[in-house]
Amino acid sequence: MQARLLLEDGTLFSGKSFGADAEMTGEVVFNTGITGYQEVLSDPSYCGQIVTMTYPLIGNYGITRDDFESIRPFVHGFVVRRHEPVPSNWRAEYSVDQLLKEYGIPGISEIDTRMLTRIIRHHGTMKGILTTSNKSVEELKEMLGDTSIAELRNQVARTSTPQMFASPGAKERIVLVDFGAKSGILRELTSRGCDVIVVPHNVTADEIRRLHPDGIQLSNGPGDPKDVPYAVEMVKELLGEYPIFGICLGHQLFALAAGANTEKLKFGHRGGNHPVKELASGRCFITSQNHGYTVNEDSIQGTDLEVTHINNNDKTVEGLKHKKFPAFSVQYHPEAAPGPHDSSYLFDDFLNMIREHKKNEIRKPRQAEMVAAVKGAR
Ligand SMILES: NC(=O)CC[C@H](N)C(=O)O
Repeated sequence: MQARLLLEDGTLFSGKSFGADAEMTGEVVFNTGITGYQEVLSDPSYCGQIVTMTYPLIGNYGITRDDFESIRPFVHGFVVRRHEPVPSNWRAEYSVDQLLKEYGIPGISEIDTRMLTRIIRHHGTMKGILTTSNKSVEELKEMLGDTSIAELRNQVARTSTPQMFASPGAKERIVLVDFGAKSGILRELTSRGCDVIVVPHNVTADEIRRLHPDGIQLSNGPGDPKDVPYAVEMVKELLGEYPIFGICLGHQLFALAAGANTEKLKFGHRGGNHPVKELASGRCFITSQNHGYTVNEDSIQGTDLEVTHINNNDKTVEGLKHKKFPAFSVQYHPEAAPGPHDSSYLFDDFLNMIREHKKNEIRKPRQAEMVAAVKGAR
């Protein structure tokens, strides 16, 4: 069956359909990872996006549920050069084609993904429509025009958990605010023995306080950080009260809460090989990335934030820390999945920060509270 991808600038790609017989609009982006398509497909940060893989062969090792980064794929379409329908891997449970069919997501193969990537790099990310229908190009153009950006936004609510749940552990209690979190973040915290409570995106500061956390982890998530102003308010309120670690969308929300600003990049960073420099040491880390927005560097002046990391390719902000409060964040993905594990030590840094903070701060008011309660009971 034929599938077509029409871009906002009028460019039309005709190729072969795989996955669902369907029609979806989305923001067309590209990912440069050589492997990791399962993690990309199930990363909720791609919700609302039609993802193109620049690596030319996709599907050869199939799909293994164990490698999912969330409960289901959230992409609005999948674009590849060559799709391999018969996986060759003992772990494979089914194929990419079957996965996309199951979730009603269209895929297109046999198109020049290098040309598509060059167009996106030149023009910037655009809306696109991926379809297996026979509609005329004019009709598709009209549909694409009618797709409001708002429709492709507001994805956090679609991907976040509707209810809080616990992943018990014996060590530090971490409230993980789920803006569309990848499982990797939970995995990193639980593997360190943390007592994790995952809470929905619209949790209030008071609801978090009631959980008596030792630290707060702000997750990654889809869309524009400015689409979730209530989350910025929540972070603003808790900044300084609890140690905070923000990842990707969480990093952007932390920056907004501290008074900095965010903006959209021309075509974003998506892949497993983005070089990031740690300014304090001059060391370079190869990082896993997936983001379209960034913290504006000039907006940091006058805030209490300090830039800790920059991107070696385009010099954009990749890491921040608060000068007065125990809080830091990174634009990239220390949980990897897919990508290098070089930055997993950041979770250890977070826990060390929590231990330091506990020694100095938290015990005091809690003890005072307990003493007051005991006295009151007498
Ligand atoms: N992976 C993420 O958390 C992405 C953050 C945000 N949605 C962006 O595109 O910049």
